Amino acid sequence: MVVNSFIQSTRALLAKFGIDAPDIRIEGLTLDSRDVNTKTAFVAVKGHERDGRDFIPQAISLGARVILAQTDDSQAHGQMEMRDHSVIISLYQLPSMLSALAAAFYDYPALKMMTVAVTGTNGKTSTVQLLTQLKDALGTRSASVGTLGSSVYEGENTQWVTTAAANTTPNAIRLQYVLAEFVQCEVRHTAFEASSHALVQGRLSQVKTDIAVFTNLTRDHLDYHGTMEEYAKAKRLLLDQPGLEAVVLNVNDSESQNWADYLDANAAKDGSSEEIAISKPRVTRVWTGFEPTDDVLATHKQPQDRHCFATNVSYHSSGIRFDLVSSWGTAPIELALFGSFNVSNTLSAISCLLAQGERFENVVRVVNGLQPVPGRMEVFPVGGSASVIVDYAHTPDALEQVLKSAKTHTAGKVWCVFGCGGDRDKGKRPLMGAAAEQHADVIVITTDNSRSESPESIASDIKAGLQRPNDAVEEADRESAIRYCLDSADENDIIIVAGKGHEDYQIIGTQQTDYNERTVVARLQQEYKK
Ligand SMILES: CC(=O)N[C@H]1[C@@H](OP(=O)(O)OP(=O)(O)OC[C@H]2O[C@@H](n3ccc(=O)[nH]c3=O)[C@H](O)[C@@H]2O)O[C@H](CO)[C@@H](O)[C@@H]1O[C@H](C)C(=O)N[C@@H](C)C(=O)N[C@H](CCC(=O)O)C(=O)O
Repeated sequence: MVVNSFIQSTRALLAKFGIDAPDIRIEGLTLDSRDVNTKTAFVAVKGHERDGRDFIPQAISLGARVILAQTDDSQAHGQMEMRDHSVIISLYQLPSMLSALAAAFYDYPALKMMTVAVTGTNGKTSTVQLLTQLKDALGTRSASVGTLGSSVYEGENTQWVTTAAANTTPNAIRLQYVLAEFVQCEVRHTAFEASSHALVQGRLSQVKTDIAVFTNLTRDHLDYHGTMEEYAKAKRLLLDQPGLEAVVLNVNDSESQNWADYLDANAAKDGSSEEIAISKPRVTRVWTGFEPTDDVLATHKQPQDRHCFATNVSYHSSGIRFDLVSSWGTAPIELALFGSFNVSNTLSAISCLLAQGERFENVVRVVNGLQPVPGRMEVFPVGGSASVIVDYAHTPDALEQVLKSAKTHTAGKVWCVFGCGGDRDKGKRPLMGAAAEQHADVIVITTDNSRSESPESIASDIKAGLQRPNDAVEEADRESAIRYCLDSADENDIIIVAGKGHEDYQIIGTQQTDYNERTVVARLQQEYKK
C-alpha cells in the first residue's frame, strides 16, 4: 500500500502554537535522530534514559533542516538559532506538546474515523483484535494499533502490517502518523491499546477517543508506576481523553467502580481540549461481565447505564456457549474461542459495537463467526487427535490462566509445552514450572529463546520449581516437543504450546532463526489429522 507523503510548512504548523517560524517544507516529524533526513524535522526531548538534545549534532549531520528542541526556560520559548543548515527552535514543555504537534502536522487523523482505546492489565490485545475483526465483518474498514503492530485488517491471516510494535502504544508522534496512514488507506475505525506508560506520558493526549474500554487491573509495571494506586490512576487517565462518548467497564473488576466514580465526579466538567474542541455529552457507561449478582448491579448501575452480560456460560471442546443479555437484546452466542477471558474480551468488543449504534442482530451474526486472535489462545483442532492451542503466555500468571482455561474445555488431559528465555529474569523459571505442574497433566520443557544459556540449564532451573521433576519431559526442539505430545495424547486432550504466540523467531546462542509456531502447528495439524 503506497501512502502519500505528508507535507507541511513549519510556519503554518508552528503558527498553531503561537510561534512565528521560518517557512520550511517538511514531510515528517521524528523523535529519533537516527530516522532523520533532509525532509524530516527532528524533535529533541529529554527521555527516561537519554536526552534527545544530545543527538542534535547527529540530526544536523543527517541533514535535518528543522529541529524542535525542548527548553526548560519558559523565556526561551519560540527562540531560534541557526546551526549549519539547520534552524533549532526552542519550545517550552515540548514533551507535553508532542501529541498536539503531531496531530496538527498529520491533520488530526483521529477526527476522521471512529476510535476505541482499550486499557487494562490483561486483554488489551485480544479485545482490540476481536473488535477490529468484528467491525470489519460489519462492513467498516478497520485497523488496530498495539502489541501486534499497526495494521489495517484485511481478513483472516492477511493483515497488512504497517509496522511491528516497539511499544504497546507508539510514541506520540508515531501514533498520529500511523493514524494518518490509516486515513489514507480509507480506514474508518481504529481500535488501539492504551498502555499505562503511554497514558502517563501523554502519548495519546490529542487522539480523539470515542470509546474507552477498561478490561481489568492486576499487579504489573510497579517498576515504572511505584504503587498499585499510581498504576490504577495512570489507567484512569483514559477518562480524560478528548471526545469520549462511552466507557466500557468490567463489572467483575472492582477497579471499575473507581472509573464510574471518576465519571460521576467529572460529569459536569467541560471535556473540550485545547487543540481539539469537542463538546462533551454525558458519557454512556456500558457494564460488561459474567452473570452479576443483584448486589453487584445495585452498586454499579445507574438508571442511564447500559449493560452487556454473559449468562449460562459453558465451555466445550470446540469453544464457548453463552447467552448474551444486553440493554440492546438477548441472544445465544457460540464462540470458536477458548478461555473465560475471551468471554470478557468479546463482551467488551460487543459493547463497543452496540454503543456505536450497530444493530444487535448484525452484531450477534458476526460474533458467531469470530476467529481467534493469532497466537492468543489460538486453537488448531486436529481431528482424531488432541487439539493444539498456541498461546503467548510467558509469565507464571499467564501460564496458569491459560492452563486453567484449557481445563474448563476438556474432561481429558491438558499437556503443556513451554520454556523460559535465557539471559532474562531467572526468578520466573521455577514459578513457571510450578504453575505448569499444578495446572497441566503432562509437562514438556522445551526451548524459548535460550540465548547465551544452554536449554538444559534453563530446564533445570524450571525443574527446581517442580514437586515431581522426574515426571517432566525434556525436549529442547520445539517441533519435536509438540510431536511428542501429538503422538501420545488422546483425542479429547488439549496441548497448550506456550510462549511464542504470534512471534516468528527463536534465538539460540547469538543466532536468531525463523520459527513461526503457528505455521508449524498448522502443518502438524494437517499431518496428524485422521
Ligand atoms: C519508559 C518509557 O516509556 N520509555 C520509552 C520512551 O523512552 P524515552 O523517551 O525515555 O527515550 P530515551 O531512550 O530516554 O531517549 C530520549 C530521546 O532520545 C531519542 N534518541 C535516543 C537515541 C538516539 O540515538 N537518538 C535519539 O534521538 C529518543 O528517541 C528519545 O526521544 O520512548 C521510547 C521511544 O518511543 C520508547 O522506546 C521507550 O520504551 C522503552 C523501550 C520501554 O521499555 N518502554 C516500556 C516501559 C513501555 O513503554 N511499555 C509500554 C507497555 C507496557 C505494557 O502494557 O506491557 C508501552 O506502551 O510500550
